[in-house]
Amino acid sequence: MTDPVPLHTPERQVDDPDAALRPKSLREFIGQEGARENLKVFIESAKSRGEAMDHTLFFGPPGLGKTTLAQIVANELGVGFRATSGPVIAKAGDLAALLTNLEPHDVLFIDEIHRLNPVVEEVLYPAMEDRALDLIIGEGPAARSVRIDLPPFTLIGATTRQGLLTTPLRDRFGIPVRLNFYTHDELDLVVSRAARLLGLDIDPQGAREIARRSRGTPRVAGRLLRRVRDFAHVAGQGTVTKPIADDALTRLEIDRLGLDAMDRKYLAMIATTYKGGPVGVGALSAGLGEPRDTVEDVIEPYLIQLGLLARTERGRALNDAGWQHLEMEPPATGGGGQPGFFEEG
Ligand SMILES: Nc1ncnc2c1ncn2[C@@H]1O[C@H](COP(=O)(O)OP(=O)(O)OP(=O)(O)O)[C@@H](O)[C@H]1O
Ligand SMILES: [Mg+2]
Repeated sequence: MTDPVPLHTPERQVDDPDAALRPKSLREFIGQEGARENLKVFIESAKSRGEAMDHTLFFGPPGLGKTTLAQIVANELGVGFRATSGPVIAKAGDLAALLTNLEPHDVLFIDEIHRLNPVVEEVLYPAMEDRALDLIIGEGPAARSVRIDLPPFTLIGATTRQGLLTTPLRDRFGIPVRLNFYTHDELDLVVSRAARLLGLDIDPQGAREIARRSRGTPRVAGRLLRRVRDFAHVAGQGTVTKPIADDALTRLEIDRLGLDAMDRKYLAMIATTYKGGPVGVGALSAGLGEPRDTVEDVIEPYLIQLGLLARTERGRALNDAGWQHLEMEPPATGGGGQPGFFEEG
């Protein structure tokens, strides 16, 4: 079986095979300690008051568990879960239909909420703030506005970048939750748990190797584990060990930091074409033939997290660690017409 998307991208797939691996309770959910502790308090408090939980926004790079957490919150609250996504809600009427069909205290999950149509977003404001819909009925001189009361509900929004939300929308979320990349220890647990659910035998060093090369992302960990399993299977190995994992991941062109071919192409482009930068994201996106959103949401955050890349006012620039990872020397005069740039840090 082949994946319909490139193996290593943390972006979701239409038919997500990871769905079976989704933790269903906060207890099962690994990592994100701070977020988990806080959510636990808000959930318990809402339950004991018999009220809907405050509107919540999950933001962070793809594959870190935003959708999973939204489902968990609904589960833990013991309420219904309705899911939709920003681009799918085309008209104000579509949102009105969703909202008026909610049972009291339900969770309405809007994925990619930064991609809501502005007209739809306007309808969302009073819905979030006053639990009311202001709808215009009829056209021309006969048009009139009617107000419809809504049941108490919890809106959970998810976005890869909080900065893409309009301020009025962002301000209406009482509980903003940032998800961060996972540590190797946490991913170790993610890999072991997934292996157990898949009925796969893996030793601790094998799990560690996959964890180290999973880009800080549980979705990637699950995907890599499946591919390593394929290699182990074909090689007639019952247990996934470190050498087997290493061999499989190397064949998949995933390096020791967990970077894939596209990550390295991105770094190499800044190094060679732009002498280390700074360079604008538009130029990099065009050069790689990848949409700008993919560059900003998928490729860059992890390179920044690793300290290979800096996002400056004037564009992206390689850090010393970036040059080292490429096994290249920074140009003596500094990059991109900015003398002395690399002499600083
Ligand atoms: N804390 C976790 N523990 C174990 N597995 C996890 C955890 N978080 C995520 N996963 C796994 O990773 C997969 C991806 O998670 P999820 O779909 O929730 O990410 P997401 O943040 O919504 O991504 P996107 O931005 O692409 O929508 C899940 O199917 C689940 O198997
Ligand atoms: Mg999601």
